[in-house]
Amino acid sequence: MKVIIKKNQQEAGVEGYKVFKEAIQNGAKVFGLATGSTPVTTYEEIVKSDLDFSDCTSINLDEYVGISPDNDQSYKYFMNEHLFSKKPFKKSYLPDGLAEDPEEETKRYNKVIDDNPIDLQLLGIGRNAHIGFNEPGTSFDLETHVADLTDSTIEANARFFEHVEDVPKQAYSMGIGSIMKSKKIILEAFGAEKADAVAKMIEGPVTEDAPASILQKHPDVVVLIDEAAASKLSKK
Ligand SMILES: O=P(O)(O)OC[C@H]1O[C@](O)(CO)[C@@H](O)[C@@H]1O
Repeated sequence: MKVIIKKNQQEAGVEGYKVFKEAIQNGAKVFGLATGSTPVTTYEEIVKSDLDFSDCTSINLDEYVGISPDNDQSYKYFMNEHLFSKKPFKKSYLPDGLAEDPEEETKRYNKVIDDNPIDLQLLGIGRNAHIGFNEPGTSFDLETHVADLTDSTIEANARFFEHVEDVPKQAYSMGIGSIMKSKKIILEAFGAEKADAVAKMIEGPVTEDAPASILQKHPDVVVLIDEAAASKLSKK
């Protein structure tokens, strides 16, 4: 793992953008993308730049179950707002939160990932070290699945909703088996509330109790964090 520590999320956004730029220069065509507050500054820098994704494909990590794409809480809506409306891709895939048959939907999404091997995957991390919505205890081998969100994730995501009861209890998530097949991975984490998860990911044992710890086994990972998120690392 290559660990880059920046002063704050703003500065890290520039670094995140550079990783995308270099990937494009190296011929990357398929980008795995993430939502949440973490990737926002990277997307801002990409939007300001002259990077062109019109010949590229994007595949998002996750989507809430039961939420329509035009709902402003959907991850589809988030992606349109922060990136796709300003930097369109040739084709952008997200799980369909309203799919009638969840099993068929997970199969469809697995095929999307198999047909479009991911060159660069962007990840955030949950306070409990989840990646995508792969919560602690999820098998490292799993592909796309419907995940039951933990209370800690529901509580963390409640800041985006009016009431905590409004946070969906389930989400489609790309599995760790699929994430690990990405050629290169960049994981971003900002703020003191991510410091425990970051320490477990980088310095802890590789265990399904801390899903992000599996990244220690991936050959090409950049971890981009700010000083607050790095504060519990023993080596800096
Ligand atoms: O960036 P945030 O808002 O802290 O969220 C962290 C993580 O949570 C998820 O959105 C799922 O809860 C991940 O996809 C994301 O990387």
